[in-house]
Amino acid sequence: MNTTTQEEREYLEEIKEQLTLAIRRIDGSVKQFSDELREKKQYIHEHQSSMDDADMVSAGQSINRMAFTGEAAVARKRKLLKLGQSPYFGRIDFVPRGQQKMPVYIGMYSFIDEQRRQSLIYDWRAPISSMFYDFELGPAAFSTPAGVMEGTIELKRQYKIRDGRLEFMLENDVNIHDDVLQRELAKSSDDKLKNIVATIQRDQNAVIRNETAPVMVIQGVAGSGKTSIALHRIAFLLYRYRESIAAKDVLIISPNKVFADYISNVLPELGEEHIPELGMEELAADLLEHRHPFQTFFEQVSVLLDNPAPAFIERIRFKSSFEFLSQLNQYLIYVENNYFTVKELRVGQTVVPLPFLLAKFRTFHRVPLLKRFALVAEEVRAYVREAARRKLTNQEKNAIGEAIPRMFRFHQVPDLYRDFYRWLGKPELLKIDQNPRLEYADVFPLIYLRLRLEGISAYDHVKHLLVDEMQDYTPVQYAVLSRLFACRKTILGDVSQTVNPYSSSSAETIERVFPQAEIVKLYRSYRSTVEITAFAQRITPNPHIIPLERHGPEPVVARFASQDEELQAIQRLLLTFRSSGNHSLGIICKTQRQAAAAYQALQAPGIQLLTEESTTFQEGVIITTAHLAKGLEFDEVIVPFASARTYKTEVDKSMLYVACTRAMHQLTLTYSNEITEFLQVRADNQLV
Ligand SMILES: Nc1ncnc2c1ncn2[C@@H]1O[C@H](COP(=O)(O)OP(=O)(O)OP(=O)(O)O)[C@@H](O)[C@H]1O
Repeated sequence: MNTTTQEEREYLEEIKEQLTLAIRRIDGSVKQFSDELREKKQYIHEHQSSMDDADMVSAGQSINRMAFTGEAAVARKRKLLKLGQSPYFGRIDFVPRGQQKMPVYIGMYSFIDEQRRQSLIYDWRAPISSMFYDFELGPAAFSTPAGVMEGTIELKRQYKIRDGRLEFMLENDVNIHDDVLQRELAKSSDDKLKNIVATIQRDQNAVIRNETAPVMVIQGVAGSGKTSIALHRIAFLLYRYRESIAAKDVLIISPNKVFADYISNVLPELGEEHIPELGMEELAADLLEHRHPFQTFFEQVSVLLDNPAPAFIERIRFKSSFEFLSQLNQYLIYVENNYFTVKELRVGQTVVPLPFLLAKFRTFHRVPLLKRFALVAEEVRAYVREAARRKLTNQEKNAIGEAIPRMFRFHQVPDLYRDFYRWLGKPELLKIDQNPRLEYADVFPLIYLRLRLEGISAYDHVKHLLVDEMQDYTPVQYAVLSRLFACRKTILGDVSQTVNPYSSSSAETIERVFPQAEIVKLYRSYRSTVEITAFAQRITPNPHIIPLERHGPEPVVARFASQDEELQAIQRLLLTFRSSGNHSLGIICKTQRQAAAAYQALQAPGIQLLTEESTTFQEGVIITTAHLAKGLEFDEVIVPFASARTYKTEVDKSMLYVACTRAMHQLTLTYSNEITEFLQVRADNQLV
């Protein structure tokens, strides 16, 4: 079946025809739904006065049902329209052992010939489709709910169909994945991250389809597809567990709004609804009930970049350590054992025995400490009732309710947090600035205490948690996430791309908080050309990195007599960019101040300055900081001010690495005076 290109073209036309018919059928039924809905509403309107409550409820339910079915039909139509543009991208001819050959066409969504009850296109997430990613010609197998199905793949093809036209088709005798992958990666960037279903690699597929890991930690080098894989994994889990997990049950914790916008297209492209997303700081503000203003992570990093006081670094370093988390845990034990001091409690003639009070306090050890008093008070009331053989007056009940909490030394979590540092013998480690605001390093320890002492159940509904940029979160943050989200988790990042080396976490650190985690390491880098990857390696070497064999111009490092001249040269580069056919250019600075200055100096229409407040990522020229550019990518990147004065500390080095690894095809660095020591080997190529 469908052997030659001509036959494939004819088959494509046939499928498109079938899709058109299916769309027409949906149009018919959508119209029918909306007619029925209108009639139903009209009926209710006219008969309202004679309907009782039960009739109204049932009419409302039937309207909701109809609207829901109508919406589902519209969503299905959207998918079919998309399939019409590109129905499938792959095919395998699979011969199950002892059975007939079945050609399996694989596309973004499934498409079934309803009359013949036959799958014309398989969803890329279907069990059988996994073989497309996992096997070449020869023996192959896939898992079904009934067990493993073994057989042989006799043919494997890949197609590029755009706007309903077959652009090319590749046969299995070449390494099709590599060829199509190369074409995909050579393209210029879109303004948003895109789906990679047609070229998912085998190791990536294993992560996407992993169903067993309670916590999956993905440590991958820059550009290894971590974010892409994580989003495809969510799409896979939503498909695989569609009976029990819906898009609204997943939560993505993202580093900032620009990043959230950048990744926002992938799941809708894959046919899934929008996934709720929350920034780490929004989560923090929520968990602190917006009662404690705090420094943001962005501000913390800005202070670190600008000349931080050693004591500030020391506070961050300590609060990012494992030791700190265990000290917090020890303090909680100390509080449990020492801060509830039982006192004589007399109600009428009855004296409540002290051991009784203490025993009750201990009985509820599973209940967060500050929530225990009401329960103990209830027990005491029962005791007194029993002992006095009478009911208690309201006044007595209230007196008991007030007496129990008074036996505990503190009532507010912030007071306990302050006390923790006294207990530790290091009160100087807690600094509240003049505003007064908490330092960022104190935000999650305070939340952790609140979780342990008061309990928080606001996020119990989440069924899968996705955490990106894992390297930027500390053990205490993970301890909070672990207690707040009992669900499965996918956690991803790259320890080389930390923006704060004093508080960074590696996969191994995270494993200490989640001992049940499965760790996957990805070393193949897809984003940048070999030349750019090799260049970035000089800043932060990683001997394991495997750049995909794709070549482009050597990165350029250019020296200028002054910053003014640097900026003039960048002006010229902007002109070259505009006529290059590339879509995106990132000018990535170390600090927000430098970014703002460059923006001021380069004043040209269409340049966008990203700040901490920005919410969208657009195509074109963007000026930003390495911190904000983390996770994003650009066709071209310019790193201005790459001088010894700008990039000198460990934090600076991380920033420089992040900035350079954002480039897909072209990278230029400019500096005046002396070049940063992190680049010293390769100065002085000529620019423009
Ligand atoms: N299998 C693949 N097929 C096609 N493109 C891919 C594949 N894997 C990754 N890419 C591309 O590589 C680029 C980097 O992917 P992504 O941003 O997901 O990587 P990352 O590991 O999260 O990067 P970083 O940590 O550096 O921000 C994207 O353009 C993505 O489309």
